[in-house]
Amino acid sequence: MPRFQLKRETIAGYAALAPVIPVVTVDDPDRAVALARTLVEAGLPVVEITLRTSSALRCIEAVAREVPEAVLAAGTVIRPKQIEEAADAGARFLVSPGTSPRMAEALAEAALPAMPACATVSEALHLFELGFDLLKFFPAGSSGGAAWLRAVAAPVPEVRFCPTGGLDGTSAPDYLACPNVACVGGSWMIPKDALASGDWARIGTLAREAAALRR
Ligand SMILES: O=C[C@H](O)COP(=O)(O)O
Ligand SMILES: CC(=O)C(=O)O
Repeated sequence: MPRFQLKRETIAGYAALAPVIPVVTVDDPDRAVALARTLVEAGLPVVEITLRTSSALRCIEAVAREVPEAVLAAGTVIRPKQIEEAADAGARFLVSPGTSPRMAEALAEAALPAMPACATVSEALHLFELGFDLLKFFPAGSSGGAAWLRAVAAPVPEVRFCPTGGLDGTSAPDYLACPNVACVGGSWMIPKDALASGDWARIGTLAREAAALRR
């Protein structure tokens, strides 16, 4: 019996698995595997690995192979060719930090589901017109925060968001309380020094606290 049951293979189904999507930037496949195991065991099964290091695709491949319980996203997808690379590596969905018109169309046609990012109402509406109704809101902390989300809930009622960027364990509950927030993203449970030293116990504690957040 799998520990996490997907409602359906969609972004909304992935977002429903846990209140927080950890955003991981890592350059060593073995470290990525150990980290992903720690996050999944702590109750955070959806893990985004950003394509920001030269070995990010190898990290995704290793986690997809060694930690099949992880629902893996490729993050920082900003070029159309990365869609196929991420899919080949084993990513289950795609995340962007912002979405150019060309990238939005490429993501709308992609074989994998995607959670493209917006930072304004106009960007959100453009992505909604293309069929995306769950968007990353990035960088949330410096683009209006939870107040922005509450302000757009009435005029843009069909769109839900995953605010990411600048959140921590203290601010996350306020975001999760917004009516249009499906889940939040962030890296606060993976302090750089803990990742560098392989302090999985500390990361596990922070990840369990994140997994226990209510929405
Ligand atoms: O680039 C940042 C990631 O999206 C997560 O943001 P964060 O490190 O502020 O949590
Ligand atoms: C910002 C983020 O999480 C990304 O680069 O996709």
